[in-house]
Amino acid sequence: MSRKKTPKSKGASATAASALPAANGPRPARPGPEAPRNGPPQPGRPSLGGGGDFYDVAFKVMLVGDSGVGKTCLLVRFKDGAFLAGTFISTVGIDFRNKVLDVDGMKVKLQIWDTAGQERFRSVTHAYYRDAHALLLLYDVTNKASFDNIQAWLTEIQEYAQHNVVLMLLGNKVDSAQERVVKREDGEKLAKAGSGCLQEYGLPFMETSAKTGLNVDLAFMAIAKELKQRSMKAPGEPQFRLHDYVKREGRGASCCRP
Ligand SMILES: Nc1nc2c(ncn2[C@@H]2O[C@H](COP(=O)(O)OP(=O)(O)OP(=O)(O)O)[C@@H](O)[C@H]2O)c(=O)[nH]1
Ligand SMILES: [Mg+2]
Repeated sequence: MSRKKTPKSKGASATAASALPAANGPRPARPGPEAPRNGPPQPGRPSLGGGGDFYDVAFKVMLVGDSGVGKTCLLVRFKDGAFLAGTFISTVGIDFRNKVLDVDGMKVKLQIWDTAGQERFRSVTHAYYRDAHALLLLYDVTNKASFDNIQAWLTEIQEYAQHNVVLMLLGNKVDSAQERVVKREDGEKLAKAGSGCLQEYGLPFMETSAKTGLNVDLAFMAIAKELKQRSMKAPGEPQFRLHDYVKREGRGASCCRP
């Protein structure tokens, strides 16, 4: 896995990129292990590599949540537009994929880290939190335990991630209506109240399906828009509001279209 720094190029000045403001206003530093900065978003370069992905600015996004909630499937759906049906192959350690999105005329590269949900890989995951600009925290609407564990994940995030990390809660597998045990309202309630001091106004929340694609692109686009705005908001540019965007654009689980 390469973690090379990319040289600067036009599109994102170092100044703009390093002016990454705190997510929700100033907050006191957290105690605990010294948390290195997640660093500015990486300025872009015209890539000549095999991927051929030109971009202006890059961010690191991490998928976290219990084993089996659908993190890998969500990433594969987003990256390849496909669903990994069949035998469940649990992620070992950590993996990543890149995707470049066009966000209001700017090429935003998301480097998406797919973590292993199994407890035994937790220390590996901890090491990556500090570099993440955004986290997608998943539970499975057909698995109550994965929902109940969200609070523990939030505690972990508070301990290991940067205080200004962009965080979104996703209830996945909403296509499985028959097996659903976590109501949408419960997810909404948890997002509102359960975020503690992580997000002043609660977490943005959406229900998704890696199987049908429901709200998958939207979740990543919302993250990309928020990160882009934070790093290089031009004067006069209208304020992007992640909560409003997610509320406005998110589709309900009952809807037939992804
Ligand atoms: N019905 C349905 N099944 C899903 C969905 N997403 C994932 N699955 C299934 O759930 C199982 C687990 O999916 P993964 O994406 O591998 O889970 P994971 O969170 O990556 O698990 P770990 O790698 O162990 O952390 C697989 O059998 C998938 O086919 C979904 O949206 N709907
Ligand atoms: Mg996985």
